[in-house]
Amino acid sequence: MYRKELDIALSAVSRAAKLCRDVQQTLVDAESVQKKDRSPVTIADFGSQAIISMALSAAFPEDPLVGEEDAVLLRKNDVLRGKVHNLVSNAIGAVDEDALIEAIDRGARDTNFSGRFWTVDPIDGTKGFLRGDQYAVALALIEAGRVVLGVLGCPNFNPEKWGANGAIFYAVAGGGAFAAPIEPGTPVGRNDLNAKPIRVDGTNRPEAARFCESVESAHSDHEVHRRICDRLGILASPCRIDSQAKYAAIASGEASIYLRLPRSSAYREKIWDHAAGAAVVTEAGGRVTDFSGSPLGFTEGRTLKSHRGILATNGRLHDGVLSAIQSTVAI
Ligand SMILES: Nc1ncnc2c1ncn2[C@@H]1O[C@H](COP(=O)(O)O)[C@@H](O)[C@H]1OP(=O)(O)O
Ligand SMILES: [Mg+2]
Repeated sequence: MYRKELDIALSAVSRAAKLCRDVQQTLVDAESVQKKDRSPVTIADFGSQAIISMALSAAFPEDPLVGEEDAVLLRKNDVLRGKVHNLVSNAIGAVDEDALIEAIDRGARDTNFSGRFWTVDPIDGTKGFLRGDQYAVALALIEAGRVVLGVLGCPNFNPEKWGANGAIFYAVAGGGAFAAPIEPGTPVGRNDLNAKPIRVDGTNRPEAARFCESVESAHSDHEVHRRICDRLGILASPCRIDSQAKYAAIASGEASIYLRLPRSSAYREKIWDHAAGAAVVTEAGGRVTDFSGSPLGFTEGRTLKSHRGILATNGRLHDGVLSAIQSTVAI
């Protein structure tokens, strides 16, 4: 099932991850004053969404794409457009500028969220990207509100284990979860010999669990997380990771619990921030729900409107963590 979809998604995400990696490298090499400049992330964001959108529309012209970016800024700004055009042409060969703009804009159109559509976050964790830390290129295929395929490119993920270019994590519903090192020059494919099955850890003792959360305290409430962890008797300090790399950490057994309670009760999570990661964790044997224990549903539009809080675990710990959450916060 979904063989062609997976092949196209893997190759598009690995190419986009390579583009992002090259841009991040120039940032890391630059003076610190330039690290605060958001323009590199903007260029890489557009470039990454363009590569993925073009690959999908060539292979699946009927499929809508819901993406984080649109091309409004690029249409207005010739210099920026030229930079993105260069970047993408260097990555995948000569591209027509109008086709590039159209590919990026495809992600902004309205769609039928109850049908089949793709969702992409071209750079998830832009703060991490700018700091030189973790970020992810995330792509998922959704059908009738269920994620049927998820791919997460994580170029800085555990280089000791996966090599200098990080890893790509992927899953198809019912088919298990896998990870493969990202090799520069060779996009990852479905039959990649270096791909390995991944699995959540087996711990059922909260005191032995490793727990992860956002680096950015503005993105989730670290203090409430700490109270939940205290109630569970978790001893280790939190492991702070940017982006959906947190889902990759749970899926590959490097952490057991991911908590995300937005600071503001008005904030709604975006679908592209969770779809791919949730599929990978679920297929690796874990569980993903909101804070009331409901599985995430993706028919509601660009945000997870009816869900508050996100909990991803190795599965065994899930009900215990939900009880601790519900005794700590009013959902
Ligand atoms: N106030 C907020 N609460 C929760 N998440 C947020 C908030 N503002 C931005 N985000 C999202 O958090 C994600 C990064 O999460 P993390 O901190 O775990 O790396 C980004 O996709 C970002 O969305 P956006 O890309 O729209 O800024
Ligand atoms: Mg994001």
